[in-house]
Amino acid sequence: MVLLKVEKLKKWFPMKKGIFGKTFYVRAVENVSFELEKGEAVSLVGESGSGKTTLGKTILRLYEPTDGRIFFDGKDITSLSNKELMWYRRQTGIVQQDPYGSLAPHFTIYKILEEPLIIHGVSKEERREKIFSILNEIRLPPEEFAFKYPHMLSGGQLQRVAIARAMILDPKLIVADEPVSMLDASVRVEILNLFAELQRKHDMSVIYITHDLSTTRYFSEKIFIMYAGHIVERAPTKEMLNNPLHPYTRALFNAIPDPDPENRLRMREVPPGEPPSLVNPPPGCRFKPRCPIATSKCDEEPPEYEVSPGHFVKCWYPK
Ligand SMILES: Nc1ncnc2c1ncn2[C@@H]1O[C@H](COP(=O)(O)OP(=O)(O)OP(=O)(O)O)[C@@H](O)[C@H]1O
Repeated sequence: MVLLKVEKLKKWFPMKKGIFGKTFYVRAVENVSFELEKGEAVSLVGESGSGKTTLGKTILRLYEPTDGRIFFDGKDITSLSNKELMWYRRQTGIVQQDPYGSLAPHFTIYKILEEPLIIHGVSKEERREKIFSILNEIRLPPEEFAFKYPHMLSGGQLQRVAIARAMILDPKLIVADEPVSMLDASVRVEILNLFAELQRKHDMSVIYITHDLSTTRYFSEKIFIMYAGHIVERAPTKEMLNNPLHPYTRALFNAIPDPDPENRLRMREVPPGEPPSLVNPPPGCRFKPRCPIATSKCDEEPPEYEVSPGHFVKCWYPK
């Protein structure tokens, strides 16, 4: 069952040069389309500035889409009244990169988890039950942790609280934006394992945003590759690892040849050159200036070709 359907989504940020200056636009997300099944987890991979966070926040309606449509559970949520937006907030959650910045420092862990429940009118008794149950699920015993303040917890423990807060209203979709990139390497695996376990147990859909290919195996049903505001390739993980087709993905995966596709996850080398400016991106394919196989045809935006079931490549020369 399709939970989320995104059609030609676009997010441009208007910017002004000087006080009376002309408005120009940062074209952060452009013509992005995909579907996400209920309970499905996908990894959205891309270099810094490729538009991953903007895409995630636009899907959650934390940003207003500039164009395109978003459907959630069959309902068009592209433009919503405040009441409907409240409903959507309950269906979705976000885990951000920085657990120190995203949790109110003067609230106890209990209060941090209670706040969304109060906003959504959950009774006092039910709130207590839910908070204790979720603290057990994230393996922070409530007797020990409920009444502590954020500064008393480690980064890993705080990020577990952030995951609990995102999950407290039983959402169907969570966007996890680089949830472990600010944590010590030693706790990253533990947090990703726990999060993946919760995702499966609660049958949540997850969009896992990362610049680190090696961590995609935790949320690995599909991989989407983002480059300069476009999703240039998306495919089931195995297919993507065995048969990357977009020149950008190939450059990412094949920097060092290895017969074992699993090992490709460990390699990450950005092709020479720089991503284009999103204020003035090249017309057509945004990878053209760095692409070894580009032709004049690439001045036109390529369509997405479905080269095998579920494997889409946004390139004029997908083979
Ligand atoms: N609120 C904003 N106003 C103006 N420009 C923005 C805003 N948010 C993001 N951008 C720009 O949009 C582009 C995409 O940024 P975004 O944060 O979505 O990328 P990202 O892939 O998540 O990068 P990172 O991994 O560094 O967070 C960048 O050029 C960024 O400067």
